Amino acid sequence: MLLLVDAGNTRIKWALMQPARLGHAELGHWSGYGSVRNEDICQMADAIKGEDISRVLISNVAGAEMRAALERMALRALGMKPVPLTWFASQAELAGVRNGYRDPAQLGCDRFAALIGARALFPGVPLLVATCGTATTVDALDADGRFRGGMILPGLGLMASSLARNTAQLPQVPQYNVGAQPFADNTHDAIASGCIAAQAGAIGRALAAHAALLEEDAGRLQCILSGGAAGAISPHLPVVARQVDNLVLIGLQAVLTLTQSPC
Ligand SMILES: Nc1ncnc2c1ncn2[C@@H]1O[C@H](COP(=O)(O)OP(=O)(O)OP(=O)(O)O)[C@@H](O)[C@H]1O
Ligand SMILES: CC(C)(CO)[C@@H](O)C(=O)NCCC(=O)O
Ligand SMILES: [K+]
Repeated sequence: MLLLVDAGNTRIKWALMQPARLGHAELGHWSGYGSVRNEDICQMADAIKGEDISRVLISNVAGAEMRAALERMALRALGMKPVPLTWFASQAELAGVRNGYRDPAQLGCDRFAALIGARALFPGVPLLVATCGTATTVDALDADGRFRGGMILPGLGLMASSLARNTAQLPQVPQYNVGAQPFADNTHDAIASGCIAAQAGAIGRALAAHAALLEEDAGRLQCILSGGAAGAISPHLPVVARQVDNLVLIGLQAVLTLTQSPC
């Protein structure tokens, strides 16, 4: 089995697939899949225990402590058999994506993987890839695979919780049910409306900016949405976005499929 891992700042997502199915299996069609909150990483060890894993490809943006925790988890789950862990890293060019960051290694490896995944799913068209996790990132990809750069903002939950944490009168909102009416008549709805408008507004502005850069290609621009908050934000966008779950894992699968040796 191949084990693909996306360690974000809130949750670890993983997928299992047969190595023989690389290049045949559809992207995102895995024999197993799961996710846990970062603090529950031990449950991941239990979930993958017993699988005959020959290779592990990991995107980790949760720091050195998470890296060490993943190493311990792999040791516990895979027992005596030493399995090499490959740490996916952003680079100047890979699997059809050219990284436009001044320092390519500075780009979050989850963003680079998500771009590769988006391009593999929707080749040959310009894309705006919005990943709505702990942070929201909005990244512009041209039809030829050039990543122009992107935006980083607090994710939906982080935006709302920062209000609750730093004010006396604002509560933590339990959900983000926002109707067509943007001007709310109560505190909960006002917070939900404001945070959703900030998220959808940023993505809308990025769409307009990318369309302006694309000029005559703008008509083909597609908006791809992923991450835990994608469903809450999607209805408030100015365009119909394609929602893709687990885009980072799909990107890691694409990396293994398109390049025989990752990173
Ligand atoms: N059902 C939901 N409705 C609205 N927002 C949600 C929902 N589930 C999660 N979110 C929001 O999505 C964001 C990230 O959620 P999630 O826990 O899925 O993280 P993630 O996408 O795995 O992120 P990371 O990769 O950064 O760990 C948070 O802002 C959270 O508040
Ligand atoms: C922006 C996040 C937190 C999104 O998960 C991650 O991609 C990250 O830590 N990036 C490093 C900085 C950058 O991408 O420019
Ligand atoms: K930090």
